[in-house]
Amino acid sequence: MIEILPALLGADPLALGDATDSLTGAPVRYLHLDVMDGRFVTDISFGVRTVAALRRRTDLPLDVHLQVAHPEDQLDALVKAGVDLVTVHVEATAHIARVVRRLQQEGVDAGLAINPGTPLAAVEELLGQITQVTVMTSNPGTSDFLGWTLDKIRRLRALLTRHELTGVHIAADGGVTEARAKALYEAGADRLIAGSAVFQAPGGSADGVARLRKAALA
Ligand SMILES: O=C(CO)[C@H](O)[C@H](O)COP(=O)(O)O
Repeated sequence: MIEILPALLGADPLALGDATDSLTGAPVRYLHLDVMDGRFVTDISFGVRTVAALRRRTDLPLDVHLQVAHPEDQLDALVKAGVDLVTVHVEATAHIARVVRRLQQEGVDAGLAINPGTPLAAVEELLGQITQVTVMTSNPGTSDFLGWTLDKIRRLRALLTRHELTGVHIAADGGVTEARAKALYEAGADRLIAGSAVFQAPGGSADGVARLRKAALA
């Protein structure tokens, strides 16, 4: 089973509401929202105020990918906004276990994200407490796909199988395209986070989602 998480970062920043509406009825697991602060990554996307507005706009489940320094500071506002899954980079805090615990206490699903250069050992201790590992397949803030991250996905899938944690999802993020979907799925990613492949798809975003699903399962 493959699930698609459209990354709103790939949409026209002046039309985020319309881009969100364009996914109505599409088989989307979460709408993926990249919060970037200009510190953890160079770019600044949008903040929790926009996330809250999108929460009011759509019934789609929301997955917030915090690409910020001090992610702890954002948790209260995200919980209040009513998001469904919060993914935090292990590189962004010295207290990742505390962040996961706080999300659990609030009834929000927790995910961990790891940069390409971060070893899997950084997430291993917490695998039993989270619902998703986001494996960055590009450096964060970019879309330059790094082919060698496929092997990391393979090793993570084997690790989850070994620990009998088959409920933990592996999401690939960064440079995910129709042409790469099958290789990512075969490596063990069961969730594909895609920005431009969805929102810049020639046939529109719903077509972009359909194409990614079809390509992964081909
Ligand atoms: O987290 C991200 C980058 O840090 C985005 O999700 C990523 O850029 C998605 O865009 P695309 O699919 O076009 O590469």
